[in-house]
Amino acid sequence: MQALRPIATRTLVPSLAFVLTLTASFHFSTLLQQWLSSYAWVPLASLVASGLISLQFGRTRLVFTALLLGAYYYARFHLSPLGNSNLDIYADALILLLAWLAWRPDKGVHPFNVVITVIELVLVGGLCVVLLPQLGESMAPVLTTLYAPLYQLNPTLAAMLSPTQWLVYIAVFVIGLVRVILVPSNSQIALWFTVIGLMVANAIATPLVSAVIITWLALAFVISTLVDSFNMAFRDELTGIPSRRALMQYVQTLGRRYIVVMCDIDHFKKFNDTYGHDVGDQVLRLVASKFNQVSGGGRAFRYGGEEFTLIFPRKDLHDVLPHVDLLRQTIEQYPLVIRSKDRPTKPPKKGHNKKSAGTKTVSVTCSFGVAQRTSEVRDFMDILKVADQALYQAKKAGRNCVKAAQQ
Ligand SMILES: Nc1nc2c(ncn2[C@@H]2O[C@H](COP(=O)(O)OP(=O)(O)OP(=O)(O)O)[C@@H](O)[C@H]2O)c(=O)[nH]1
Repeated sequence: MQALRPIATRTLVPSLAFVLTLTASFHFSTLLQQWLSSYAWVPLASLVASGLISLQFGRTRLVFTALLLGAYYYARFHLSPLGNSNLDIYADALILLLAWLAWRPDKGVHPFNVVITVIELVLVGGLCVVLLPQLGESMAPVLTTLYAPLYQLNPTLAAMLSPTQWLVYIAVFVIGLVRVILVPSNSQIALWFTVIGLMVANAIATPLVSAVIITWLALAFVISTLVDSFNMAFRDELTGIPSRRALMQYVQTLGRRYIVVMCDIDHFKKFNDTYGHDVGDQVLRLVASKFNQVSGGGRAFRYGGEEFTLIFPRKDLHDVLPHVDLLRQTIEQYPLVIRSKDRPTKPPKKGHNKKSAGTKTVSVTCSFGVAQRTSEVRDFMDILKVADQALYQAKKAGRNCVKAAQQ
């Protein structure tokens, strides 16, 4: 359940936006229809723009998805008298194809990989087109039995899709959800929404709804690519908290009154040597998550290595010190379970407790140096140096403590 919470949070806004867009498209359908008759190229143009932006960032899956959506849109507008059952098979096959694409990793824009992907797409797509009607025929009795209760419950909803479509769509929805849980990136969520969007477009099957959904998806691709790129630039990859680059940007927005805290994990080298680099990484993630929850209005950044920085805007030393000490205690008291699968590749050094390589509970501690902006020390890098000196004092005083600079 815990793992589902961030996914629910990240899909909430796009879900609401999707429902709102659909509702609005029904509400203003006459207006949109008129608009679309003059500007039918807009969804295609949005797909081209989103495809080019995705290409720029090496998101090949989004590029291929944009191309496939373009083909779908063209077919809905130009090849389809509505209810064309051949087109329905292609549209269902496309949903399976996109679900398959969403499971593949991004292979980049190397020409060889692009050719391989195109071959795979043709093969998988062709297979879906051949197998789908056979699936419908061979499972007809079972599907009809399963379909009957839905038909009794809500005939209008049930009639929107054939029994085979219901089976395929529900399966694809669940498989997509599993993928999003496993890889909860924004582009993965965008791919899942593409599949859902196409299912809705197939169920409603009007060119207007297809146009609205495709334009919406093109926009979602651009937003997801930009958000992912922003995170890459400003979030620390290992811990997920803002990086040093984000810190440098953030300090430009600070006023004249703020506190800088430098923190360093104690004896982290020894920790790495004893338990292995992977366990060291886990500790960094844990410490970062505790920093992220610091009270008193502080903002946490990973400065680099095993060093973290806290900024308390519009605060004085006496406001901040209790919160920093509370954070120190929280980290110290947190029991870390070291599992045996994370054993170091190297054997423990001579003199180390052999038990330390197995499963046991340990704790880490941190030292903190605190400095404030004063009329003498105004530049951020100078304040950082003062905080670093205070941190050095904390290390000298025996570690696991907070030292404020004598300013
Ligand atoms: N696992 C892991 N280790 C890291 C990472 N970044 C830096 N380190 C390790 O952090 C350790 C820092 O060690 P030192 O600077 O010697 O300091 P220390 O052992 O913490 O000792 P004191 O600061 O004096 O308490 C080094 O062993 C680095 O390899 C990282 O991303 N992951």
